[in-house]
Amino acid sequence: MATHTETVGVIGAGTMGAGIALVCARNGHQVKLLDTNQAVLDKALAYLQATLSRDVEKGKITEEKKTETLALVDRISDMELLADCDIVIEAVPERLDLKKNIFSGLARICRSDALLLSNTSSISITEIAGGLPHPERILGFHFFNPAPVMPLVEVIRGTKSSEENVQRAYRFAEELGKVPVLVTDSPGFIVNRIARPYYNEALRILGDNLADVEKIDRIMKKAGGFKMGPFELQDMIGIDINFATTQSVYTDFFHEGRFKPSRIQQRMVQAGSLGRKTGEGFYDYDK
Ligand SMILES: NC(=O)c1ccc[n+]([C@@H]2O[C@H](COP(=O)([O-])OP(=O)(O)OC[C@H]3O[C@@H](n4cnc5c(N)ncnc54)[C@H](O)[C@@H]3O)[C@@H](O)[C@H]2O)c1
Repeated sequence: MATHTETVGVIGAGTMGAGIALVCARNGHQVKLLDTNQAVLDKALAYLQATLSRDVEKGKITEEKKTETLALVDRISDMELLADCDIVIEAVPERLDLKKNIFSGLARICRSDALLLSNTSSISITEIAGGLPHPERILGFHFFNPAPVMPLVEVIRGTKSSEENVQRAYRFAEELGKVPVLVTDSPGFIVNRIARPYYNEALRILGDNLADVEKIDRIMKKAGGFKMGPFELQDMIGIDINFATTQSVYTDFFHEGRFKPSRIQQRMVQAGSLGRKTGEGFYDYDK
């Protein structure tokens, strides 16, 4: 539990935002969870309720604690309401134009000492902050999926992020019970740079008809010791997010062939088969 409470804005209540909101509320922070899509906000609330109810059933928390934690999360749809936030964590889709737009709004709305963090998987923090007032307060803060479970947070220092704010973000991650690592801004940071070949080679093997999805996943789990196969992971992450991340890393590495995105993923995104969140991806799920 945090020693002092912050008011934390979370922008985007999808796969990552809902989990990040839960992590913050569990640690006693006041959360304003913003999404432009009301259905997503409703789904996020159902997720928070279900997860906390499971905590009660398992005896991890009391019913009162569950009620208290839920009461810490306000769902909002107006960005202006983030004006009193100490910290804002952006978790909207992996698109530079969208993120630049959000951060330019935040730069206008928020106090100049508010910490403005992006959960981007790969986009340059320096570019997100470029041209905005007080770029020293803009940093990457990259959770892993599922955010309440995975311990790692990459704290990414943009060219103009200040040392003071890097330390503040690092401490905040620790207070959330996470294991932060400091990373200098570079394409895909550390984890997603390493992860690209895992997905890309699996997709190439599939495209070359050397093995099917189930077989590749089974080999990597049973013999390779991975917790999830590359296709199960893509379905969990969201194929749109995974594809956008590969595209961003490929572009930022000036089109080095080793990072080239896959046509298979591109077609799935075009067809709206995005993995678990749409009920179908490499596998089928109950909607
Ligand atoms: N999915 C993962 O495994 C994963 C892991 C780590 C980091 N990330 C990163 O986190 C970010 C979010 O990914 P996600 O998987 O949660 O995406 P998602 O598609 O599940 O959710 C994004 C949400 O943002 C909302 N949104 C879009 N524009 C908005 C706006 N202007 N204002 C408010 N809300 C808006 C959408 O309605 C949607 O609910 C991306 O940058 C992604 O790269 C994702």
